[in-house]
Amino acid sequence: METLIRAVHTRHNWQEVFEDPLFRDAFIEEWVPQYITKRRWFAGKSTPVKVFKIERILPLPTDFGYYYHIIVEVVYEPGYTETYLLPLSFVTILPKEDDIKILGKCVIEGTEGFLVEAVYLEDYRNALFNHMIKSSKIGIGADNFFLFERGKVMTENEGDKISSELLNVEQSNTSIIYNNKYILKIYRKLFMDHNPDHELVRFLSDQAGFTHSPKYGGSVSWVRSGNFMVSIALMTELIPNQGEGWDYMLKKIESAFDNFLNSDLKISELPKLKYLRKMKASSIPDQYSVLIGEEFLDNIEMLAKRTAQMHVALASNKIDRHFVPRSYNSDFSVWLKNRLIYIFENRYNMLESNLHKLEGDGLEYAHEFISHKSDIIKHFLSFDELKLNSKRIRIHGDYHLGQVLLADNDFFILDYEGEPESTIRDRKVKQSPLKDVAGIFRSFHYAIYATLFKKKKYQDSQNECSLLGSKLFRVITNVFLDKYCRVAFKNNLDIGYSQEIKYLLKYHLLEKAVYELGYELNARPDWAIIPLKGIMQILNVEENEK
Ligand SMILES: Nc1ncnc2c1ncn2[C@@H]1O[C@H](COP(=O)(O)OP(=O)(O)O)[C@@H](O)[C@H]1O
Ligand SMILES: O=P(O)(O)O[C@H]1O[C@H](CO)[C@@H](O[C@H]2O[C@H](CO)[C@@H](O)[C@H](O)[C@H]2O)[C@H](O)[C@H]1O
Repeated sequence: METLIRAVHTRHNWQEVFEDPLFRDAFIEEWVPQYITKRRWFAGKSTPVKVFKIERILPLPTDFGYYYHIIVEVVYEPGYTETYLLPLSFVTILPKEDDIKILGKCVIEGTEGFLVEAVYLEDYRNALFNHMIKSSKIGIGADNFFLFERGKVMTENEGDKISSELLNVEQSNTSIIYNNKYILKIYRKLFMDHNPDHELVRFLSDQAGFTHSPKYGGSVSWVRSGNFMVSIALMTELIPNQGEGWDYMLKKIESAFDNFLNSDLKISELPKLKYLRKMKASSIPDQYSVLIGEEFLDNIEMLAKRTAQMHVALASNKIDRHFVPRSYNSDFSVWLKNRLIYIFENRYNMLESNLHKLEGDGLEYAHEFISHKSDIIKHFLSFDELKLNSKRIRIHGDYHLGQVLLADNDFFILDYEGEPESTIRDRKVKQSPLKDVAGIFRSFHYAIYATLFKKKKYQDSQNECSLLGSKLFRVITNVFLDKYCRVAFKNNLDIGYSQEIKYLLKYHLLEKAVYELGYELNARPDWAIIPLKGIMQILNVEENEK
């Protein structure tokens, strides 16, 4: 249990407690700042906060209890803001769950109790499920209500007996598992709009018939005046799985390194492979298949197939303006270049002020990054829509191995929220599907170098393993690319011909790696070496290919 600050006494009852200025001030000035900044889902950990404000108080009266959904606005020193959702309840007796999150202690009309995160309370979780089953509409004020929507997969009698538990994994939101059949993701960082996750999951499941994304189970939205929808939570079907693609990949890379080190193979004996060149799994030289296994290559092909099918589905609606594929044009180029130059400048400044946190190779790569400033800017500014004939579509946007679940040698794709740092409008801009492919390629690179840098057992063979790693990266990405393109072409997904594909992939690989550098410096600086290494490899390959 985290340390609590002073208890607040109020004469207001729970239903009117936010009308008491003493309570309100303690809540927003003391409890929220102390609580929210420690949460995994709070994105602004490395930016000083100017002020926390209560943006909205949304009461949710139910048969199970009276809850609040507080929308907290965080105003950062540099001037931008974010909004977060806090579902709250008041309890006099703490439930048994040890990790219940308490915001503050209060005495309401003489009764001592705690202000807690409602998600830890079974009654609250059941209330949400019940309202979803009933597709309830719960008014908050004029033209202002909660809208629960039950998706096609849920049936009315499923509310008769409810079991619920909080999901216990590292995540950016908070999820509840119901009846071992559904998972409800309660969004923490809110956008005053439809969340793309909600929009895309529903579209893929109910309209496009994409079978490898979880089925849409329902949603909770806050509808503001003017039919303005804010996504609060998304229910999907729970997929039985053997874990995330990320853990699977780490295991496979480790065994490839071990197999190599335990063999008589020499790096110089391993055949050379071209960069971003399509290769069928069956034509990968035996020396590599022996190291990584044929089943693994089959799974890479399967992941490529599902990725391409996701894009085919996302491009399938030719009527709805939110989904219709678009050509490249100068507006898009300006938007992209501005965005990337902004992101690059931000990373450059961040890196300069964080150099003291890096050491060894990481520090060396950081200096190299700094000295390549003009090359990187040139790369981003080189984007030229006139050279591109393929189409832009809605994409996943934050596609990496942590977003795919392995299920019996197949994969399901999750979490369509888009790139965490982008604004909600930017997340919905149609982009090349190859940006997602670049995202997963970066993830392959991460798995290789996370294994190499984080596992002590490879310390004495870093150079050899690093060379092996760059070869394995080519094996995996080339096999992926071959399968992805075959499925895309067969289904008429317009990704362009070889030159255009390679151009877009290279462009987005650097974009992704630069994005990741910021993510790592903010969230886990000792991982910054991975995108830094990636950036240098991308620039060096381009240099060698000139
Ligand atoms: N439909 C699902 N079936 C099974 N597990 C899921 C499902 N959706 C999410 N998960 C689990 O929850 C984790 C976090 O989900 P995700 O949508 O990425 O949430 P967040 O955006 O909070 O990170 C996933 O990595 C996975 O382990
Ligand atoms: O939490 P999200 O899924 O929205 O994604 C963010 O966090 C990811 C890390 O959890 C981060 O991914 C980066 O690290 C991964 C390994 O942990 C790696 O597989 C990814 O390729 C790499 O980008 C992601 O970038 C960030 O948006």
